[in-house]
Amino acid sequence: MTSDIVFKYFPDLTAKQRSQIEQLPELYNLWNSQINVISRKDIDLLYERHVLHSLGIAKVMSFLPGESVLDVGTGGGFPGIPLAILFPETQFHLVDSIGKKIKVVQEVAKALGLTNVKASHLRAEQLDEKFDFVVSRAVTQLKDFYPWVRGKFNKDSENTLPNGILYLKGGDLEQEIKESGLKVQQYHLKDYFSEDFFETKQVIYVKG
Ligand SMILES: C[S@@+](CC[C@H](N)C(=O)[O-])C[C@H]1O[C@@H](n2cnc3c(N)ncnc32)[C@H](O)[C@@H]1O
Repeated sequence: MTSDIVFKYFPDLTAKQRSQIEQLPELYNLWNSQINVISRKDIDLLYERHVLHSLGIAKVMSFLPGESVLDVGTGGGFPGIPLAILFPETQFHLVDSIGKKIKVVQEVAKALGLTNVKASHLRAEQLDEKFDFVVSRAVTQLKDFYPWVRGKFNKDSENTLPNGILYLKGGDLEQEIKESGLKVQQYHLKDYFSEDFFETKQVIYVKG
């Protein structure tokens, strides 16, 4: 398993960022052996299926210094941890309803020296905070997800897209998008990454 797949698509990383990316397999192997946050079959594909997939959001949106991002249902820290490495001047709040997963996130963030990551054991619905963007992957359908984060967006936005949700999804999304009743923008990750895994993967943007 090599980090080259990440560096190929993100060639401008600093030495510190490259080193943080390179530390991920060891950290996740260690923590996954104690608390299962990544399926066993996926851990060998950590860079493609978790790190690069998470960074798909960065192909759509470059978070600005000082912006705040909420990762809902972060599990072991995806997409929040790879994004926090990529955008060290953006503040990331990673939340999950399962406490032991948050423990993994806190330990990984600490080991990497990520000072822009806060991780909390709570349900997204309980949060009383506002953010510029919300990111997520593999948590629930858009129609259920949107009400959890409605009203949690800062009004002022300075980025290329207005403040909103950037959700990593895969497969045929037509029905899910229709049922949500939301107006979405779809970004296909196969336009950025050539590996088969990304063939049907998308970033779904919804204005907050
Ligand atoms: C399938 S896992 C995905 C984890 C991670 N996002 C990833 O892609 O690897 C879904 C996670 O969402 C969390 N979750 C589900 N509903 C939630 C809620 N309302 N608020 C916070 N976390 C939630 C679960 O505890 C679980 O860890």
